[in-house]
Amino acid sequence: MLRISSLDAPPTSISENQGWPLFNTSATRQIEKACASRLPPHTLMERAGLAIARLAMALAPHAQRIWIACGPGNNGGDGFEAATQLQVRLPHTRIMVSQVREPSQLPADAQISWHKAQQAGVQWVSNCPSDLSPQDLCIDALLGIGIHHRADRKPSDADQRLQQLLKQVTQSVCPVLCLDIASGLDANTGQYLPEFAPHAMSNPSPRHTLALLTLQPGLFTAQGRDACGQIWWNDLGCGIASHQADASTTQPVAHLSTIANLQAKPRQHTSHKGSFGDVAVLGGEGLSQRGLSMTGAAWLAALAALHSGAGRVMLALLDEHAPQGIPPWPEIMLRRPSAQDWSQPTVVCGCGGGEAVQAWLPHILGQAPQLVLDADALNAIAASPALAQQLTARAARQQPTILTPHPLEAARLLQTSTTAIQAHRLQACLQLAQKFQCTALLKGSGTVIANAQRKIWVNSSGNARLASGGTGDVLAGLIGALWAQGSNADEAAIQGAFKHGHTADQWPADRPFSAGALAMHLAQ
Ligand SMILES: NC(=O)C1=CN([C@@H]2O[C@H](COP(=O)(O)OP(=O)(O)OC[C@H]3O[C@@H](n4cnc5c(N)ncnc54)[C@H](OP(=O)(O)O)[C@@H]3O)[C@@H](O)[C@H]2O)[C@@H](O)CC1
Ligand SMILES: Nc1ncnc2c1ncn2[C@@H]1O[C@H](COP(=O)(O)OP(=O)(O)O)[C@@H](O)[C@H]1O
Repeated sequence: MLRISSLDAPPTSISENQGWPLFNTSATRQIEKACASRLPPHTLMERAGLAIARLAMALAPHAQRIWIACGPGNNGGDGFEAATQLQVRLPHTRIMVSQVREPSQLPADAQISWHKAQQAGVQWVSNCPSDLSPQDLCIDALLGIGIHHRADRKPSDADQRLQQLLKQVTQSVCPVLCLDIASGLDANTGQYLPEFAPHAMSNPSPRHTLALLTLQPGLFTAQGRDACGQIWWNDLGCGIASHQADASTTQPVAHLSTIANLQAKPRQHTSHKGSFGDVAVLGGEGLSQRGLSMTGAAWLAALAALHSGAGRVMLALLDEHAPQGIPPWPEIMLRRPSAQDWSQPTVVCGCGGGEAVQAWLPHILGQAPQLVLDADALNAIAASPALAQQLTARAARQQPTILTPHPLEAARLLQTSTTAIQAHRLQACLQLAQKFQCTALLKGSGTVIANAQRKIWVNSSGNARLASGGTGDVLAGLIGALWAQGSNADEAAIQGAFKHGHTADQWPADRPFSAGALAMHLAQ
């Protein structure tokens, strides 16, 4: 869960709020400049140091040693400032600092904080102390938002020293508190820079990150969640957490979606099954076609729609030899694809669709009033310029579409590689939304949602429990149900992604997890 830590009050959860702004690094710098210009010099770094010290004390109340690895820029400056604050507050704790650069080579603010730490009596050590224990704390103040890729430069002594300290942070036996963002990570994308990649995900110790001033997308998507762990945020009194001024002149690149109220809306007594929309699922190639049955995927989507409040759920399997008789869930109405009227319901198309779904796509793209496209429907569109054109044309006919690709499907749709998609998840999702004039949802850790009007959201829920076959089909059905019940396309995608992840986050430890179980227990 994301927490906000105020300068004056104990940290509180911000999960009750919706849509926290995420700023990229250049917007953050603009906000920082505007904020700093209204304050006495060095105030922001002092506030950062205080916020870090308070969080450090809360995270490691029994620490006997706190080691702070300070980098060559102002992230390092925050580390020196925090060292001073901790030294003053914790006279019986050993506060130790390691540095990358000589003070004369530090930026002005960081130099001031370096001298303060010296005067306060902080201990300087050349490396991570060997006697740190799991009760102690390591603070990663090596690199923040000032990181940049420098492929063309031979590593300097300072660069090598930085790598050495980062390796020690990564191997720390005690919890790590990262300042701003885990060192080595690009705050805009959540990807490690190539020269820092080996440090990725190798640290088994608990991780926390205190974001200072703004929240950034890289904290929440791609490699960010593993690297940064529990996110804390302090806006340094600049009013962003209370949705005030500075941020209003600088546009966020995206919003973090957290849904406050997951309770189903109260249903009026006069309502009936027709009040909550119809969802029709088309997918599930049968065993007889190619010997690769995927009917389960379509069932999972239908089941998720059923348990997410849709009034009626129809399932059209692309399987000539589907068993007759009472279906496993009798509430779900089985249809032949040719017998279903596709012009009325919210359609979820593609789950387990195999090759068989291709033939149906021209009809579905033409007819469906609201269409969720997943899996093999996306693969078929990626392979066919005619289908792609038909998809794009839907928006002008007021027939909205939601695409739910995972990174490989997104790569096919954009004719690029999965690596390129993952390197810039927000941009890739936006590109999909614009190319196909729809709402796009790029799945994976930190699911991204974007629309053709250039709005982007990053989902804040979910965990690797979801990394198992069929959970994407559940998501497609869930989104279809929310859409059928009256949400608009963006809301259905945002709420669906959040609810899907939230259900996995709340999953009882003693209940076996599977996509089928997820579909049955979607948070109501
Ligand atoms: N901004 C804010 O809102 C606020 C910011 N605050 C804090 O300041 C931080 C930003 O400080 P910053 O601008 O000095 O950047 P920072 O992250 O310390 O990195 C720059 C240093 O890293 C080096 N370096 C870069 N890439 C490298 C590489 N690949 N490999 C090796 N070295 C590399 C680079 O070297 P150079 O390119 O100069 O040789 C330079 O020395 C921010 O994250 C937050 O913690 C708070 O005080 C309050 C509000
Ligand atoms: N490590 C993870 N963290 C968070 N969510 C994940 C993770 N792995 C998978 N998911 C989620 O699980 C779902 C998997 O969907 P998908 O890849 O389409 O699988 P399938 O085709 O088997 O249904 C997506 O919603 C994705 O965001």
